[in-house]
Amino acid sequence: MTRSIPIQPGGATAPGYGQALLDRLLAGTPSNEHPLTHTAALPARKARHARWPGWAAGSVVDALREQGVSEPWCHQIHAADLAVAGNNVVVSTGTASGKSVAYQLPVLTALASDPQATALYLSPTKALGADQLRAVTELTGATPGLSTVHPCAYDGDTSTELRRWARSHSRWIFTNPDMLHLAILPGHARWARLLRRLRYVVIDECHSYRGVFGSHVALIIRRLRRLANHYGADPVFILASATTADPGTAASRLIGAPCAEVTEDGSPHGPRTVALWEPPLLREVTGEHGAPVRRAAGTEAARLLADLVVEGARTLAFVRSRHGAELTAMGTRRLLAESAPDLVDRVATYRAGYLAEDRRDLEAALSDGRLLGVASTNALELGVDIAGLDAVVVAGFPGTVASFWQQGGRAGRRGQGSLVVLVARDDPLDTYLVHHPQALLDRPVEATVTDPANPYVLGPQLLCAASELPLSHTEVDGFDAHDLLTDLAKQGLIRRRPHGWFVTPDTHPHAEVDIRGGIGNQVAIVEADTGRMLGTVEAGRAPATVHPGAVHLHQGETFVVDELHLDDGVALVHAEDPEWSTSVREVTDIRVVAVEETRTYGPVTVQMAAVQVTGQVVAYLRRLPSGEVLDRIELDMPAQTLPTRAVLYTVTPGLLDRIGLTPERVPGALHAAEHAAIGLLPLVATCDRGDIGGVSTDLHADTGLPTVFVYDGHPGGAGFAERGFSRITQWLTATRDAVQACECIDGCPSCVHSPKCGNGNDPLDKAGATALLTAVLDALGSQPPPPA
Ligand SMILES: Nc1ncnc2c1ncn2[C@@H]1O[C@H](COP(=O)(O)OP(=O)(O)OP(=O)(O)O)[C@@H](O)[C@H]1O
Repeated sequence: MTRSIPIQPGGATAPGYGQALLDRLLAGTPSNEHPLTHTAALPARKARHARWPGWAAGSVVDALREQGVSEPWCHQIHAADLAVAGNNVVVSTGTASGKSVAYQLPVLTALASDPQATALYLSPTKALGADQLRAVTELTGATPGLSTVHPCAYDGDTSTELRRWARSHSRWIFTNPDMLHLAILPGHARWARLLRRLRYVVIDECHSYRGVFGSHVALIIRRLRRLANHYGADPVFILASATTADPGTAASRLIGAPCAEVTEDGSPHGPRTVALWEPPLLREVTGEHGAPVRRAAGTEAARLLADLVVEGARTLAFVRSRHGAELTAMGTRRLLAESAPDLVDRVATYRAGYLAEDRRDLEAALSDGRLLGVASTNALELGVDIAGLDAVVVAGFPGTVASFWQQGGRAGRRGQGSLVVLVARDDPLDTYLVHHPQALLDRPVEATVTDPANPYVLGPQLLCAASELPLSHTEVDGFDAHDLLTDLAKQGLIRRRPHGWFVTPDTHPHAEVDIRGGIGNQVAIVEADTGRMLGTVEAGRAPATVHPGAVHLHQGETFVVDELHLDDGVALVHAEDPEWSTSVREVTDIRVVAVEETRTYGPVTVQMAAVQVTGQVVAYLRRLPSGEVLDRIELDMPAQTLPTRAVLYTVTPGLLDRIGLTPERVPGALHAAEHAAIGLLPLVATCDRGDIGGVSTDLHADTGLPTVFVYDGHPGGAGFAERGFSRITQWLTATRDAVQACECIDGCPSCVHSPKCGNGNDPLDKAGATALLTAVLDALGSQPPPPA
């Protein structure tokens, strides 16, 4: 069924072109399929301008004008004003809303007015940093008075010579958290010039610092702040973020200091039609236990892309993997070969790799119409300057509402309207979203989650901090880390002295902390033929992700694992692109170590707890893109233990009895409710379902009751379970609604099946899960909400 969201009063109402494109897609849909679940007509937004502020250096204003920024938008000046007044600020506005100007103006003004002043720019990817550096170099080149800024990259590709030069001369360094951690902070004495006069630190795309990586970055930034303070500086932080819930709170947690937020977007965009699209369940293919499966999002996207190209609409389709993007482009070309052969060559795949030249070629080809359709991996999402497309097809929800808009927001800078289509994958979160458009179109509920207090992150980071500069007792109190350091002292890594904590002479912690790889021991993923190291994975997660036979994706390229040597910490792979993907089957046991917080709502109790999870990978499945399971291959992997944190709820047998769940149905109901809850946690926390796990049981030894657990899949936790705990009602309501919205009868991958269930998705009781979740929500709702 289709429901239209009313056009907001007062907005310009010309969905015209977007709606016409959508009509075209519907016309091409077989008459027995009804994939459109919702359409929304988002009105055009007029630009809201502000004056150039009096404090801004005239030469910088002139240079920005020269680059096309004739009149700034209000959010740019609001954020810049706050920063100039000495406030840390995060600007969290839409895609292509000109967030760069919000920091370029104050930073360049400071560098123009104080010839000694310096600044740092941090981005999550080298490519984005390179793009921003290019823009700033153009600005400083064109601005009299800024010739001594010498903006310069300092990353893994920078030569030794240039590094030395940058340390001595550059006043604006473009780097990333990895380099800050490994090079700049440990060698701070050599960076004294930069640190002493550090006026601003810019953190771009700060919403991408989440989970364990985000927790590491949060502590690296605290290390930067203490060293800057040590040299006498107190820099102001300017952060740029995609739109997320609570950007100010997330930014404050990231930098460890109060941070104002600017969220009102003054940039214009044309009217947009947003369509939510759910491919049909297929008759000819079935998954596990004969469950129905939907047509794959990538296959559906190929058809939509072909139709849009035929209409002459410049369209970008985002697909989750490189292989998927290639399949989608191939499918599109195949369809065009039948209907419009002259258009076949106007469709391309965008390959990951983040090369600036590739991106610029693609941008140019799309904007001058040489290309009409491009299928891309999500790799294109961050920081690419393509706006003004006619249509964007998002094949599979990209994980966060922020990412969805980062992709969808590329459509329609021009006046005539545009179309964004979200094609649901076979997954509970996608099901939920295509049936609950407000979760996408209103302010997102997901917040960027980090947990800088995780002892597995904090411990190594404090060792790094102490080796840079001994930690004072006051600092240790501030981190609430006395016990943690005492433990590290017992291991001989650090010593307590009257004036603070000093690392022991043999402690060289930096290289051992892999800020992107996770926590603890790492397994290196190595291409056997070439010896090329592709990346690392936490040892604890290796059996589930790089077991022999696993299909491993690396920056959109596909590899197959040949051997896993846990003792040597290495997984050997070879490049191969099989048509299937793999997912493991894992059996899991969970023990409550300590209950941290309890809330009781009559027959339902919700807790946050430290837990010990023991998991063993027992097999893996090979699955075709259609969802069809080819086979199950047994594996013999050692059990792994994971100390982490979990949110759990218990229900009394009396409640289950009252809602008619007989004892034999209870395990299936709990199990189905657990799977769906794992699928929906990303709606309230910025996690991937692979970051979390769950266990359910009709009688748990530690609680003595039927219990559902959802835990963080990283040692010490990453803050996701905690977010579930604090948003339990919102989360479980979405979970129940997703299960209810799915039209299958007994459960399928769109609702209660989990791709990595150790018990092969058995037993599962979909109706029982709905009844259970409704009863739990009734209990939660019948009690006054606990204090925040
Ligand atoms: N006030 C303005 N008036 C007109 N054009 C502007 C203005 N401010 C910025 N722009 C242009 O808008 C485009 C997008 O700017 P920018 O890349 O800074 O956006 P962004 O918000 O950082 O985008 P993303 O969402 O990709 O991070 C650039 O081409 C920039 O020159």
